[in-house]
Amino acid sequence: MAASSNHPKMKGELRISDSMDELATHLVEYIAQLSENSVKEKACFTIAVSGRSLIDLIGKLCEVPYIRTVDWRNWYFFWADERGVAKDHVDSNYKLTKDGFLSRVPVPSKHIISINDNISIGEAALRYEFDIRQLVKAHIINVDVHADCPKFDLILLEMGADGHVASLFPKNEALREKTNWVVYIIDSPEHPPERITFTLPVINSACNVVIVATGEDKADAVHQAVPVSEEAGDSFDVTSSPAHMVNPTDGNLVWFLDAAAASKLCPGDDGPK
Ligand SMILES: O=C1O[C@H](COP(=O)(O)O)[C@@H](O)[C@H](O)[C@H]1O
Repeated sequence: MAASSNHPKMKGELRISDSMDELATHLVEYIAQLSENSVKEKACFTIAVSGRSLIDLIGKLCEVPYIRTVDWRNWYFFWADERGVAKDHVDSNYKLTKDGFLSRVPVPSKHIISINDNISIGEAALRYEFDIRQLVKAHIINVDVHADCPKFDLILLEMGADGHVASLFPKNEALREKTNWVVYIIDSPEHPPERITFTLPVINSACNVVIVATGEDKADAVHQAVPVSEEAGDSFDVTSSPAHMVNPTDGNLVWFLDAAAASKLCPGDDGPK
């Protein structure tokens, strides 16, 4: 695996894998290590995930050694975004995660903070933020007092081919949100139109943010989001690349890419020499 973290224009660290299997191996090792550190330090691990192929990638955590070595009882589980569908709908990030991951690991059900699908999307966003605020009050989730934001131990995102992360889509109004932790949108360019999403202040307050991108169809968006090239420049409209706006204030950002997704990054920026 190649890694790059020292380019002056680079935010965060790049970890580039030759195959999906290698990427999954490195990703789950990274998550397991963060979990161990957090539990040692503060007796719990707060993790928020987004959906789609990420859930397959973290499936290795359900296997040995991790199934036996990770302190699952102290995990608190959240979603960085959810689609406006019922929890048993095929498009639901909750269903995807439950079926592919949470049903296979012993995270206590009361530590799984999911988004209510029995109320309107607006009410569900408010309720989800309220639930997160209760856990901040209970000192389960740390807080960044200056930003008035929760500090999740890990927010695990997958970038779409248009550069979206969570349900923050290019040029969408939600990218401007400064106060709320959770917002809803009704105009997602991808199906379904109604979504609930963490806002950028929450993502950028996390202790650790991981962005995963795989496949050739993500190469242009990676090139735009990861500013290692001169052409990316400082003048382009950042709202055209939500992933580019991910820049933890006081935390770590790591990109996990496969070779295809990394193929349009500048030659010479793909690893330490
Ligand atoms: O809509 C969503 O997409 C992203 C990933 O995009 P994809 O095009 O690679 O499937 C996902 O992480 C997010 O949770 C989801 O709601």
